[in-house]
Amino acid sequence: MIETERAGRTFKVRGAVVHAVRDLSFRIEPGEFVGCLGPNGAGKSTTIKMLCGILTPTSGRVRVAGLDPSRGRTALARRIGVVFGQRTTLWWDLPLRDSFELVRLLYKVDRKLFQVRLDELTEALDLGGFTRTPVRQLSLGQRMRGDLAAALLHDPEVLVLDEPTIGLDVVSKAGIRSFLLRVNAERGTTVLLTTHDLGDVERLCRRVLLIDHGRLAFDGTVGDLMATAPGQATIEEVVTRLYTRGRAAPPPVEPV
Ligand SMILES: Nc1ncnc2c1ncn2[C@@H]1O[C@H](COP(=O)(O)OP(=O)(O)OP(=O)(O)O)[C@@H](O)[C@H]1O
Repeated sequence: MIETERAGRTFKVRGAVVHAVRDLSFRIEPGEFVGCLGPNGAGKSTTIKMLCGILTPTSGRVRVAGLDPSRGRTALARRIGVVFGQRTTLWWDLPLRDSFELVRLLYKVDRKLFQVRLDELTEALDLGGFTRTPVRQLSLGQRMRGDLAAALLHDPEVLVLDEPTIGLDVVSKAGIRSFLLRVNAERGTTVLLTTHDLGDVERLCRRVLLIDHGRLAFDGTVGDLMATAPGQATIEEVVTRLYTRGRAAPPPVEPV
């Protein structure tokens, strides 16, 4: 469902080439729930942006639902839902329900199907109390639930989430997590999320990809991840160990 083959992305910054992502190869099968971890600046968001077609790889190949995301961005948009936790895709000054209607028009979703889906999402995400509220007046937790609904209204096969629980309180996080598990279990939606919250990994992800210095540093189950450290280490200890081990790697910047 998601495939990268030696994918790389560079940026030119003040006379130097930054290798944000390099030689990244992995496959995610339909219905998987995968977490992507990595220290700040590791290349997670760049990877997500290549998967959504926002960025074109400068080397290698990326496929999502059989499509090249940067060439088939419109076709892919119908099959993928995307949420950036730090940036809303909703219309700031419009009530949430108007944003949803715009999503319906953009994605050309049949009105009846849209209403069924909207009712399901309103119930599952408990949106009922604030669909008439302008997005700018929503709390972060409400806004995130709105963003998730907007990303799923066209019933995509793949859901890509960049830090979906960032800034949320424990109760809001628990609500979002149980919703995501339900979407994955009931609709078979393939989910890939990036996070710095190891609670997301423990509670949601069967598989973990760890990116460090733009490269894939680990790919396996949460059990495999825990087995990389001896004894009774916590997941925080295991991940800290892997992140600090990566510090010895060369910096991803070289002169042009
Ligand atoms: N548009 C850009 N122009 C120049 N450099 C960029 C750009 N986007 C990302 N980078 C650089 O690429 C590297 C990877 O950044 P990226 O945002 O993918 O990391 P990340 O793993 O998502 O980090 P974080 O966890 O802090 O969000 C960093 O060195 C970053 O400065």
